[in-house]
Amino acid sequence: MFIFKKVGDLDEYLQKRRADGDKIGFVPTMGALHEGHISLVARCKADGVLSVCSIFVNPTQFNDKNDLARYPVSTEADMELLLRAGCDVLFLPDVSEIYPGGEDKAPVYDFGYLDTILEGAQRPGHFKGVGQVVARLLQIVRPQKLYMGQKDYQQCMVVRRLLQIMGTDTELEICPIIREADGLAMSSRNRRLTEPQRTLAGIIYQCLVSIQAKQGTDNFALVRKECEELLRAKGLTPEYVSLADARDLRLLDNYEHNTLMVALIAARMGDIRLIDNILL
Ligand SMILES: Nc1ncnc2c1ncn2[C@@H]1O[C@H](COP(=O)(O)OP(=O)(O)OP(=O)(O)O)[C@@H](O)[C@H]1O
Ligand SMILES: CC(C)(CO)[C@@H](O)C(=O)[O-]
Ligand code: BAL
Repeated sequence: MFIFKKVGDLDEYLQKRRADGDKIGFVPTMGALHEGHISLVARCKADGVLSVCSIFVNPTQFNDKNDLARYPVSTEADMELLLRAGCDVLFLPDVSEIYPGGEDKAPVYDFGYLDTILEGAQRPGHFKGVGQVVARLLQIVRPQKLYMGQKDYQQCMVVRRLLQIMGTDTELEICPIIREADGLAMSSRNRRLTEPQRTLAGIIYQCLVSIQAKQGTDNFALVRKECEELLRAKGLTPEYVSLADARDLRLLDNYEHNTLMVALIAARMGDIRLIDNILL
């Protein structure tokens, strides 16, 4: 695995690979890697493209600076996991490589409605930061394919919009959510949970499954109330339990027939924020 810290060095290497006819697949991450991330690298490899993974904890997407300070970092272990997964290239930039003119000078993209709901409402400025870093990384890596996880469903919608705004022909591949045995979506932030909290957090997935199973009842308001109570009973504080049109994230008050829907939950366990979703 080649490791680059400087944009110029990565660019020089990728130019050679492009000249050799290679196509590039890109997996952007913030590190503290787990099987969810590795599944994205595996998908990239299965597609037969050069696998480029980045690890960069992007300061501009953290609306809560304590969350940034506490974000888990495990670069040595991450490199080991990527090596074992057969990742071709790791890009490990620092802030000055990503924001050479300063964080305040990075361009801002307008995601409209998508930035006003759910994660956008709970984490003001978050998607502005995601747009800034993903745009910069895409300009550096110039991949044919971009691999992202469905776990961050709204982020996938935002990035899909970003690709349209940027007018690139990079294809977005949205990859399935990898879960622990009890259904908890794998997430870097899970490692901050205590063992009892970790066990209780499995309720988030159970709630999503019950929202999916109860669509025949046609009473989402009641199902939402039940889920909020279940989450609270396990020590979680729900931020939202929502239903939306899966294509554009238009929020729905009730189940709709003949609409591909997505149920989304965000909940806090102490100061740890967890998100998950399910298609229905
Ligand atoms: N369980 C998962 N299954 C599949 N993809 C995932 C999973 N968790 C994260 N990803 C994807 O990995 C990419 C990098 O995500 P990130 O580094 O923020 O990890 P994370 O585990 O989501 O961390 P966080 O604690 O910030 O939620 C994103 O595209 C994200 O959707
Ligand atoms: C896409 C991303 C790497 C941008 O920092 C981040 O938001 C993430 O890891 O999901
Ligand atoms: N996985 C999304 C990145 C974040 O929580 O900031």
